[in-house]
Amino acid sequence: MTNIAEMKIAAETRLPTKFAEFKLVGFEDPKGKEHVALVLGDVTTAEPVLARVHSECLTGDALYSQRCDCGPQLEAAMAKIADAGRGVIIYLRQEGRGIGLINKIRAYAEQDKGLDTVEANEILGFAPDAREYDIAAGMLEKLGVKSLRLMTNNPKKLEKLAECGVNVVERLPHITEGTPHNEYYLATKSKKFGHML
Ligand SMILES: Nc1nc2c(ncn2[C@@H]2O[C@H](COP(=O)(O)OP(=O)(O)OP(=O)(O)O)[C@@H](O)[C@H]2O)c(=O)[nH]1
Ligand SMILES: [Zn+2]
Repeated sequence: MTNIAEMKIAAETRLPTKFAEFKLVGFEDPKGKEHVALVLGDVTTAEPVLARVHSECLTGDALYSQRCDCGPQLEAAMAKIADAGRGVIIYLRQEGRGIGLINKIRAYAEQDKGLDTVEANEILGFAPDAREYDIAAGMLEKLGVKSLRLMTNNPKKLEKLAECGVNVVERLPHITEGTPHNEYYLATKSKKFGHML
């Protein structure tokens, strides 16, 4: 577990996007790994903050992969926050549910042979989901966010955030349109991880 008191804001700037002009806040965790938050409006007031806690997915977020729903989920979160005029996206560098990019590519190769997303992780010797949310908790605290209205379908994420002391007052479903390539992936998430899809 990371000591959240050690989370450090390393740099800040404005980030104009097609949705809104966010503040981009760069963090360094105690292991030297870099994470970012996109902030819109004043998120330090008592009113719960519309939020997305997003785990890095290079293939989905940047390369338009249709194997998962990460890219559309990120876009939808940015659009919803822009509409609301206030909110935060915590972008965590825990690629591939925490196993890293190359291992995720290996897991995809196993899935090409017929395994599902959980079995593929297991055959490579990894837990199905190795993610931690203490870094997100530290980032939210440093940003002055007191409570969240969280966009997610993942019950485990809600549980783990609560364990890290994050106050989620409302869950907002965050469902995007499926593709022929992610149908099986989404079905497995719902069956094996309990995602509310
Ligand atoms: N190991 C592995 N990681 C994957 C795979 N597909 C997506 N990921 C990673 O899974 C993470 C996204 O997690 P998801 O379980 O899709 O969704 P979530 O963020 O937990 O839940 P939501 O808030 O409902 O979107 C990202 O880090 C992706 O890189 C896969 O097949 N194998
Ligand atoms: Zn993805």
